[in-house]
Amino acid sequence: MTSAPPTDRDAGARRPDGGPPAVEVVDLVKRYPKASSNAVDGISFAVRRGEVFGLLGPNGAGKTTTVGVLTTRVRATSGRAVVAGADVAADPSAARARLAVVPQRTNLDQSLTARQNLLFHAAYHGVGKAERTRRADELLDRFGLAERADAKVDKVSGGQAQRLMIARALMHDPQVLFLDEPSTGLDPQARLFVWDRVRELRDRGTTVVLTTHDMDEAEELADRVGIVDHGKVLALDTPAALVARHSGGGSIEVVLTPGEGDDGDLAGRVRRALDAVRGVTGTDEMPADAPSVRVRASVDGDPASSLAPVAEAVDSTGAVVTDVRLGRPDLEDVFISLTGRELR
Ligand SMILES: Nc1ncnc2c1ncn2[C@@H]1O[C@H](COP(=O)(O)OP(=O)(O)OP(=O)(O)O)[C@@H](O)[C@H]1O
Repeated sequence: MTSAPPTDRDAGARRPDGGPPAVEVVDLVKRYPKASSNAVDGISFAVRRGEVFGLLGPNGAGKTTTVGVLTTRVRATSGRAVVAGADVAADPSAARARLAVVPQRTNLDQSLTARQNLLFHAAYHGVGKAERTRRADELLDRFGLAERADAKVDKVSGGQAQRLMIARALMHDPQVLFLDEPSTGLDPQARLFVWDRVRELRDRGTTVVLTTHDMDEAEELADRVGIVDHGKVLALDTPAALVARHSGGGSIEVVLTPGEGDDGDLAGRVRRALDAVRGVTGTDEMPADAPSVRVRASVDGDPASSLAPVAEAVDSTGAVVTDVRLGRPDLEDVFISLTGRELR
């Protein structure tokens, strides 16, 4: 008798204290009218309170549709989605009061100033006048926008507009913040600034769900990542656990010059020596400027733990090592191994 393979879909879905998740999606299906297949095809996952959760997937995977359902903008075909305790289909206004969305494209009111954008949003959500003024000042300050507070939004830079959208989203103190590709198009400084603010939000207990194509962003920010493709969750866990489980091992690349009295075929000798090292699963000769040779050894697991025996094997050939590089598997390797290389 065979049992079902273990799935990491629900890994860590609930807090150790058993508290309810901040976001819960159960068997969610969305088929757009006239479409021949489901955009979301039975997705289930849960996000803990105070967690940064990344939804990662290639174009067309179903991320935006999933977030659309969670933020009450898309009606699900079947299944259930709950945000901060509110069922998005049964009680969309309660869900909207508890969540906020930062879309990828600017949707600020261009005719208003930065501060007015914040104040109007809070007023719409029923935040009292004194409180919304206090929150606007605090958020403008926190997002480095105090000096631009009274500037018309059409005069602010792309990076400032993105920060302003996040600040605006926080004006009604949401429990769950949805960020769609938060650092697309930002310069490196602006990107780091946004990342710091996201970490700060997590530290304050706000749950953050972010969709991204950016593996660095997911690896840097997300406590757990769900990899989605063709409307299904393919894997869900911490970035480190996904890398350990789904990618092959790493690699060690060495560049060598022949030692004194070298009698030729250095690359072949190095490869034979490395092939005999425990943990080395294969070797390749890579392009190099003669007389140097470059050999890459693929290894099981973390390349750092194979470094000493690899160095010893190379040394036995009498060659002189001029460069060494460790290639560690990362989330991108996991992503490619699960979703394939073809461009969609
Ligand atoms: N309004 C719509 N009407 C019909 N089909 C749609 C609609 N929106 C999305 N789709 C289709 O649903 C599927 C999932 O799209 P979705 O935008 O959710 O993916 P995504 O993972 O967010 O992609 P991207 O990273 O490109 O934004 C795609 O095949 C897309 O063409």
